[in-house]
Amino acid sequence: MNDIKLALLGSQGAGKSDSLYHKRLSIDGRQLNLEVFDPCSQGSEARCILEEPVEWADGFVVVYNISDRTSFINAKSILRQIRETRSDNSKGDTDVPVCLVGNKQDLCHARQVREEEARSLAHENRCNFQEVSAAESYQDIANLFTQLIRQVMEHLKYRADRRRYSGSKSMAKLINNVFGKRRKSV
Ligand SMILES: Nc1nc2c(ncn2[C@@H]2O[C@H](COP(=O)(O)OP(=O)(O)OP(=O)(O)O)[C@@H](O)[C@H]2O)c(=O)[nH]1
Repeated sequence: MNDIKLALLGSQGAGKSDSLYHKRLSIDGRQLNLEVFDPCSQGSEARCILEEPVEWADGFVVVYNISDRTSFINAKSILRQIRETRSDNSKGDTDVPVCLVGNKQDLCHARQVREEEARSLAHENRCNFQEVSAAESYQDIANLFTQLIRQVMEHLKYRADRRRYSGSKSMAKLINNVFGKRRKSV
């Protein structure tokens, strides 16, 4: 059973229910234990993760509201924070899966953020981008999460492989140090 941790960042705090959701699901035949952290609410379990959601999570959904420019500026700064924290603390692990989501697409008559502008922000930050309407389409959101979870699984596998490879390299170094390198006889 794989554990997948996602953080949902950028919402503005109207939620009151528990902010750490657990769900078991199966994607591509693999059983997953999914945790989604939504820091907008005040659950006590969430508060301890709230300190460092950027380090805790394996993947991120960064949400803004297309009819609220301030929420977009906030999303921009969250993306920067994810990038900076990840590159400082995880040895260049900058490609953690992130999806930038412009919600409330149904309010396009009151749009304050152009789709192109958001797409280019996502491109700069090497993340996925999608506009959705949580009010109108549950399916789009479900697809978005499924796609992100697939990316997270690949990313975790890549990291595990890399760790195994550098582990075996250090073992080779250790053996060399203990027994010395074999030299060609002259
Ligand atoms: N029109 C519209 N309203 C939405 C949509 N998604 C959420 N809302 C409404 O926005 C309000 C806040 O929803 P929440 O899910 O609590 O969102 P939040 O993450 O706290 O974000 P904020 O809107 O910034 O408070 C609620 O009244 C929702 O019904 C959407 O796609 N379209």
